[in-house]
Amino acid sequence: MAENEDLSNSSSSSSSSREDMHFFEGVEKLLEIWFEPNPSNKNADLRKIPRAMWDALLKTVRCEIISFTRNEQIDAYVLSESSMFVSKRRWILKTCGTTTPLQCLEPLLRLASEIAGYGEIEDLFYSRKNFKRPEMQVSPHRGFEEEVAFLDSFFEDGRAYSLGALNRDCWHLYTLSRGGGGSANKQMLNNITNNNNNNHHHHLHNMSNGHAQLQTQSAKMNLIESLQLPDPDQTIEILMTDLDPKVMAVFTKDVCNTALEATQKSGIHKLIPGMVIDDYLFDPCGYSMNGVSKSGCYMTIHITPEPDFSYVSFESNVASSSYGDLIARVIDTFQPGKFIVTVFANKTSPAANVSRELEHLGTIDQWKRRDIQFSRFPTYDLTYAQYCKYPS
Ligand SMILES: C[S@+](CC[C@H](N)C(=O)[O-])C[C@H]1O[C@@H](n2cnc3c(N)ncnc32)[C@H](O)[C@@H]1O
Repeated sequence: MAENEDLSNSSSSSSSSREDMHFFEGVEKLLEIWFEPNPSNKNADLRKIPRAMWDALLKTVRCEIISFTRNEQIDAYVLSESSMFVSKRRWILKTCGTTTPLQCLEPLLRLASEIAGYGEIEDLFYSRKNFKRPEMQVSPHRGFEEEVAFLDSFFEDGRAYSLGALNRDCWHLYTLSRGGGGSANKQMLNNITNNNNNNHHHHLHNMSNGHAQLQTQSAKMNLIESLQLPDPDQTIEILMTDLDPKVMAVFTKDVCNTALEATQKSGIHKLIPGMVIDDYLFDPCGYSMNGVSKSGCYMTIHITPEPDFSYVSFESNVASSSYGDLIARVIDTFQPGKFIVTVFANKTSPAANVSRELEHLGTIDQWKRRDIQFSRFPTYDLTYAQYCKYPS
């Protein structure tokens, strides 16, 4: 697959004549791991892993920490190549360029066991968009097949998927097929979700039903607790290419002297309210930010503004039953020529029905949908969609 990857971006110039040209691969590799709660160690916590150990681990990935912020829920690191988020039992590493995040899997599992107190992985997601220049990556990232083989050497129940148009923009995912909760629990959960949806529908027509709604919601939360169902979880990612050069100029030292200036001039600070922002403006260009909220939500944006290979990524786990407005705000801010949106939501998430919302979003302002796919995994539903600015 490596040699076929991203046919749409292969230009007629030979790779040797392109070797001298400046290039940066903005497309990130995203690794998210959830560790199983440890019943014999209630104090298990990934945030026990000290900074020096993260520094050493990130050396194996070929990147380093350049900024750090934290609150009671989450530690957020800005890296030389994107971001790392550490919470009690969830670890997220998002890295771009020619980094090698899968190389840190073994040391990470060791630190999780020896320092943090976790022995088992509950869920794992490794994903990325197709690279613009796959031939510049290093092992084990020279193609999705190589990444899958590497992950398969760790996990016997891993599964690999590619969504989108494989000869154009597409997105790869490797995940585990672990269920979490017995099948009886899942059936019960489906019943709760369906009831809740029916009630929600009813609610739209009968606003006086508010008290019954509240009771249903609290009954649902009690059931979730007693059945040990998963906490609500969701992630939205918007991966943008071919961005407006006038917008991208904001993320250069020619136009802004500081990261704060770039954050405010672009309107990034208004995308999701209530985020404490840690931002970084690279010299001569490039921008990264992490935002964390008191409730433990995060957002992260990374920008490669160079016109020949411009790329912007947006990611957040902010909960919502509707992401249309957020997507519209993000694309209005960055003005991409094309973008991919992915939404993961588990059954207890307010975003559990976002697939239906996206299905109805055939156009968003000046962007027209070219692809949409839905996937159902044991614990999560996934929606993938791709949009182009029209006429294109
Ligand atoms: C790390 S940032 C954001 C990466 C992110 N994955 C993205 O493209 O959305 C990459 C941008 O910063 C620029 N840059 C400048 N100095 C850099 C450095 N020391 N390390 C990484 N990128 C740097 C790159 O040319 C590129 O435009």
